[in-house]
Amino acid sequence: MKEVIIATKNPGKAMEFEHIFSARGIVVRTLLDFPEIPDVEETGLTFEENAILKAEAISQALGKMVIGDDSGLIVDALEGRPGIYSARYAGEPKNDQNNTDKVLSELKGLPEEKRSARFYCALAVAIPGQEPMTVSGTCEGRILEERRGTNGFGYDPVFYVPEKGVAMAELSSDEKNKISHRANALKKLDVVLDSILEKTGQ
Ligand SMILES: O=P(O)(O)OP(=O)(O)OP(=O)(O)OC[C@H]1O[C@@H](n2cnc3c(O)ncnc32)[C@H](O)[C@@H]1O
Ligand SMILES: [Mg+2]
Repeated sequence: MKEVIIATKNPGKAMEFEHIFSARGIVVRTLLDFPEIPDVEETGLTFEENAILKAEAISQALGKMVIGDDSGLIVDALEGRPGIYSARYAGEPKNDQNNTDKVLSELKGLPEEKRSARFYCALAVAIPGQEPMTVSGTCEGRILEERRGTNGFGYDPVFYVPEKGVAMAELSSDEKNKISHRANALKKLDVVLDSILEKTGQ
């Protein structure tokens, strides 16, 4: 059975990767399966840098091909914030509810046309002894005035997806995994992933 290791401790991301890869007969393992591995410090200044930091640290620890995911929400009216700081936007310890509340309150009273935003996902593939490669994907939308829906994770309840006419958290996982920033980034990996798995024998 083919296997892909994702350098994430986020259960929401883990579920999405499992869902997307299982359709292709690939088993996903994440850092939730390796609790002894310490957190990777996300000291990069871009999503790509952080995705590489995560992928390379875990690839070195396990001696295997590993994919890192660094993602977040970019809000135009907030000059791109929370951006790479999305996970801890409202401070430590990271908390999805507090993060979304902070974005909602910062945008309070702003009209719809000024609430544009996008999700961004950078994926890095690290293979022992090779230079890492990255791909990215986005998903365009806008910030709602209040939370809607209970599916997904993170900022999904406050992110309106115009092409679907609902909040991201109102989409089923099947629907989200067709249009999300993560899905769009993964589509770009599709072309090379099979040959990587062949070569690494994973
Ligand atoms: O670093 P790992 O262990 O992967 O887990 P994390 O939650 O810290 O992940 P990031 O550093 O990439 O931070 C991304 C944050 O952006 C948000 N986010 C990312 N993808 C999202 C999605 O599909 N839907 C909603 N929010 C998302 C979410 O709040 C995450 O905590
Ligand atoms: Mg993180």
